[in-house]
Amino acid sequence: MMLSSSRLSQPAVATKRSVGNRVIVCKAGAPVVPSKPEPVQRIQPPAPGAKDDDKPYLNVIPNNGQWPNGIPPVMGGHLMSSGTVAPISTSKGAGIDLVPHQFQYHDTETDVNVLLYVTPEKAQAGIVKLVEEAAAEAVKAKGAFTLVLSGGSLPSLLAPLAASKSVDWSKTHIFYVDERNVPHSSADSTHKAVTEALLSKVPIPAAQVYAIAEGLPVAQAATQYEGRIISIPAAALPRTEGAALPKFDLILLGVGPDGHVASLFPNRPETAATSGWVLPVSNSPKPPPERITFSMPVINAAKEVAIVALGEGKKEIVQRVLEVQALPGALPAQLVRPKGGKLKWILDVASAQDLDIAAWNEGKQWPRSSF
Ligand SMILES: O=C1O[C@H](COP(=O)(O)O)[C@@H](O)[C@H](O)[C@H]1O
Repeated sequence: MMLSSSRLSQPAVATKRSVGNRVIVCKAGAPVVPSKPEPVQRIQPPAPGAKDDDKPYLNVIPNNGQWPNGIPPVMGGHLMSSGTVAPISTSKGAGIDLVPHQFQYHDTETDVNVLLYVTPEKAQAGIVKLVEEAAAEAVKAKGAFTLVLSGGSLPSLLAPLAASKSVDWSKTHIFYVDERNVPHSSADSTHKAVTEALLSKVPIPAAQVYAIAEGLPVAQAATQYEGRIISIPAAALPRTEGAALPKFDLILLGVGPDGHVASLFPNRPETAATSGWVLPVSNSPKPPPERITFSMPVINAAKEVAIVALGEGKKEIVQRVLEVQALPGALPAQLVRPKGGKLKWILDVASAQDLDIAAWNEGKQWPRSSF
């Protein structure tokens, strides 16, 4: 059964469905306990090189904030005696410190769109399209586009964006979801990597690139970065209602092999933080040790978030995050649930090879447990 468009709340879904028979739509969950599993329609993708092979599969995993079937007994996860999922779990941070901290899933519903591309190059083209669409929408709505980037393997994937004819760089503002507390000239600097791959090739005003201040103690660097974001008028960077968090237009995240996103590492107090926009990290398990990072609430306040994971090296963590639920906090990528409801995973065939998408047809919930 193909889902009717009226049941698909996300514009991206409707757009992708217009691609025709190149699209897979998976219904793998429901906001309440489903009486019976929803069926999935799955269509085989074109072979690399075939006509239209730039069109991704699209798997829609709605309501990922809900686990009607409960948390499986993985890594200490538990089901309450009522049969519903415990909303809050605690962790002591696996010997890192003695301060217990809490990880809380939002009770909002987020549809997860998993875009699976035939090759990394097609995925890069998909990233360009994603940015172009977000930029056009933001500039039309408020005259400014706020784009937040990650480090690691992501900057080099952004190179094709420099050739985009449609992004208005004069209205684009670039931020880093995390940054290493190193000089801009350091090989570890995300700002350096993004500048080399993209910013040096596009006409973006220097004042619209928000790089970390150099030479500050990490706590001050975080405070300074947060202060610069706070000073941006709400007309360009709207705030969420109530929580008054910045609502960035698009955040592009990577995911590390341990499931970290930004510099929010597993079972760490920064990952559990419920306040603060930009946090200092002083003993990162991945070098360099000093970093600043957006908090998870700020990531989840964004209008749209995409997690990019390409290549065989990502296959294990992609499978784990998408199909095996961990104790909250153990896989920070599982905490990414933008309240606006737009989360995309951008994968290629290599990174998705361990996924058992056909089994999503069996009514198992996301993340699905193979235990
Ligand atoms: O240290 C970091 O790692 C993650 C993941 O990087 P990857 O090289 O495994 O793709 C990255 O998203 C983050 O921004 C960065 O600081």
